[in-house]
Amino acid sequence: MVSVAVLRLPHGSDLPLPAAATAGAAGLDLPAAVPADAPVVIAPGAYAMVPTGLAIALPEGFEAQVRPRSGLAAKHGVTVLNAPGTVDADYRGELKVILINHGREPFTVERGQRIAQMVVAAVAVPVLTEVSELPETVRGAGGFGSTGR
Ligand SMILES: O=c1ccn([C@H]2C[C@H](O)[C@@H](COP(=O)(O)OP(=O)(O)OP(=O)(O)O)O2)c(=O)[nH]1
Ligand SMILES: [Mg+2]
Repeated sequence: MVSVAVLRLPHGSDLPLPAAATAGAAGLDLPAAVPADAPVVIAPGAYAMVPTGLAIALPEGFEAQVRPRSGLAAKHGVTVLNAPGTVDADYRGELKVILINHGREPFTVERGQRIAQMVVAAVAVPVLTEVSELPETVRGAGGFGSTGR
């Protein structure tokens, strides 16, 4: 368990807090805080930055990842453009979701619609040590399909 402070911003004050859809869900679904009378329409191939009406304070040593919902991807071709989005522990601004429509139809984002999910994860803080050579491995510099299909 990790405690995360959450602030509902004025334009999202009536929206539910991010919630897990089931007891074992890894992600908390994020709502769209677009105006009720002005849904956002994302044309095929276009993307939009969707507000959530939420700000959070993560404890040091944690990040939040903004991940797509598979249902939106499977049914509409809509996903998170920068997936997984990274929310830094020191970020106090509004959480936003960059949605892209890879589908063939315009996609309408309505107020309160669950558009993405937020997964909180521990992050390791790397301490870089510069060296003149790296330890050898069997793989070496092979990558990008080097092991075959
Ligand atoms: O999907 C996202 C990704 C980022 N952010 C917020 C939180 C994050 O802490 C901040 C910066 O994100 P990132 O580091 O990915 O973007 P950047 O282009 O490197 O911006 P910056 O120079 O502000 O770090 O933007 C979101 O609200 N949603
Ligand atoms: Mg950054």
